[in-house]
Amino acid sequence: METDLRLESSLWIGNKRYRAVLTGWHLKWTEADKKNGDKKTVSVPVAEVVGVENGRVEILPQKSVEDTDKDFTVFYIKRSRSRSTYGLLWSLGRTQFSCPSRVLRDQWTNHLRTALKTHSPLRPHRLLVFINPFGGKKKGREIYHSLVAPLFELAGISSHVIVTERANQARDHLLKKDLTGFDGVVCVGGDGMFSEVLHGLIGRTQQEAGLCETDPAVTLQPCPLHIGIIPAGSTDCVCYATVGVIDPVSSALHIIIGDSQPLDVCSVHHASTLVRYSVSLVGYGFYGDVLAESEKHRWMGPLRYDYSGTVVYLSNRSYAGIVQYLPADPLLSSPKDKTRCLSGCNVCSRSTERLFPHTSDSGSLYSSHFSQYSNDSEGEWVSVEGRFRCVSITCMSSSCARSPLGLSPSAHLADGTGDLILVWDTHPLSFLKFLYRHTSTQDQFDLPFVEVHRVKAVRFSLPDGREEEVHEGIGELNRAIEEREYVDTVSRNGSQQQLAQSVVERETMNEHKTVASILCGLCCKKTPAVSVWNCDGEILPFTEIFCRIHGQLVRLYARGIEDGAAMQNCSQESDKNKSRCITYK
Ligand SMILES: Nc1ncnc2c1ncn2[C@@H]1O[C@H](COP(=O)(O)OP(=O)(O)OP(=O)(O)O)[C@@H](O)[C@H]1O
Ligand SMILES: CCCCCCCCCCCCC/C=C/[C@@H](O)[C@H](CO)NC(C)=O
Ligand SMILES: [Ca+2]
Repeated sequence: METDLRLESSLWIGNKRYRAVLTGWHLKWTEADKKNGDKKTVSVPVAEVVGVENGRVEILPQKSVEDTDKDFTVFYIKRSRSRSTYGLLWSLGRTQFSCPSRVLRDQWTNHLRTALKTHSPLRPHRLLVFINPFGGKKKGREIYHSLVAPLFELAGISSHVIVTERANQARDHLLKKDLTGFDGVVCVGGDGMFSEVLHGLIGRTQQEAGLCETDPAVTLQPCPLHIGIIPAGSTDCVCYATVGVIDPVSSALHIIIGDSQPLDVCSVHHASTLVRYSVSLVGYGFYGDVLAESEKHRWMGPLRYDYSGTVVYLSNRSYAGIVQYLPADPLLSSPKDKTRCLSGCNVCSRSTERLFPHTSDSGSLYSSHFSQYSNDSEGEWVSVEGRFRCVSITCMSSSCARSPLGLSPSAHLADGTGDLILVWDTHPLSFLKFLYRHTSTQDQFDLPFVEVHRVKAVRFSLPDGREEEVHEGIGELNRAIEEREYVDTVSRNGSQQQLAQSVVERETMNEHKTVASILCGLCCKKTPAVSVWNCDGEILPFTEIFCRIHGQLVRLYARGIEDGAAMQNCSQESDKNKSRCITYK
């Protein structure tokens, strides 16, 4: 009961006296010795209190404790506008209070800790953390240990940390090892690392539910464990689109307070084989070619995408294809309705009732996952054929540093649909205009050669069924890339002699031949017959695919992009004493 937790007293901050009040939901403190009009009140939701420590304590950049028996320190979420993104930066606010007695100090710390337990039941207590030491600028370990671990310790979260030694180690661990006792999984890396955790958790959940992922029509079981992302990659698109900023401290704080953001997932099948899952981009043509080209320049780090984008753009390619799609209900929303999917999004929350109509708590993860297709007619498939610059399917906006509003600015994180973007073959300068509009707020869909549709499923095929011709080549490409990973692994784990041998054997014999022969169009300006699919930064081994959106299949420790503009309204006149009230939502 809220009244049981109420506590009120005078407290000092420095040499100033404040009137402090703890209700079940808020901790407030107001300057005591000022006229009403000038009083400043700070109000912090209990749900956004990160921790309470005895004494005068600092946490970042290093922990320091001045252990006194009449002082205590409250740590909480502090918001600020980010100069470069639409979202709000979260940082660790800290206020050191002094009490007239140790008894009162202990009363405050005990009441606050009890309120935290009562009003934040979804907070994680034990996390499984995977760090990719090679993603992005290779700073994953440093980021985690210097910025994130101290916050987890402050919040009383215990972590089991695994620094990966090879690609797919995180995925394999989640598919096979005992996950008992973990409340969530955290990946320190970029979109590829998130994708590993996504595949591991979805696969494990379906295994345990006795469901067959290879069936394109299967209704998948939502994953019970939340996923947290600490951004340490190159694109970090998933983090950007679900938190709004690329900032390890902000992401760590969303994890600590147990935020929960459902996320749509796109399954990709070829024939009756599950190829991959995607939450961001399944892209053919330009985005696929950019990824394929960038694989040869990993040593460039994040810059590899800028360089490869230029190379691919100048190669001026388009590809023939047949695109079939199943439109979503146009009455619910549209990719051109100018809505933005922000924290507390109405479109997504209304979708929860539609996606999970038989659950008492519509957000409950443990409900039986109701088929998203059994209670609505499938609808009519639409088919188009022609030459495309790019074909993209995205479950979300796919906003990122390069494209702040994203591939589809009005796409929604958790509405059970994806957006299909068709860019028909066009003059190079028109295509450049399309690309450039991604970097600004201009509407990239307001061009005659661009179509966008909100869909539930998409099928892509080649005219006159040339799948087999290219399948062999793409498979060789992937073997070359995997062998590249082999070379990387040997270079880390093997002897110099092994490395020299593996480099000679592979670089000259396989890679140059295979990559060049498959992607000759990228190097020699000839147009290859087909592109490759970019699936959240991984190249798919097939060209003809079937994509299907599974609504709210996973949950992230996030709350969507907080609207920075709303923050200006957070300091408001309070009703009673007309003092300035700074309320953190
Ligand atoms: N120890 C490791 N050695 C080699 N590769 C790894 C290791 N751990 C993970 N990987 C692989 O590295 C790939 C890239 O990692 P990650 O996505 O974190 O960085 P990135 O590609 O720079 O970022 P982004 O995907 O956001 O552009 C992932 O696909 C992952 O499977
Ligand atoms: C002349 C200016 C041209 C600017 C071109 C801007 C287009 C940027 C579009 C970026 C889309 C990124 C979508 C996200 C994809 C991720 O899933 C994937 C993995 O991180 N990243 C990439 C680069 O494929
Ligand atoms: Ca969606």
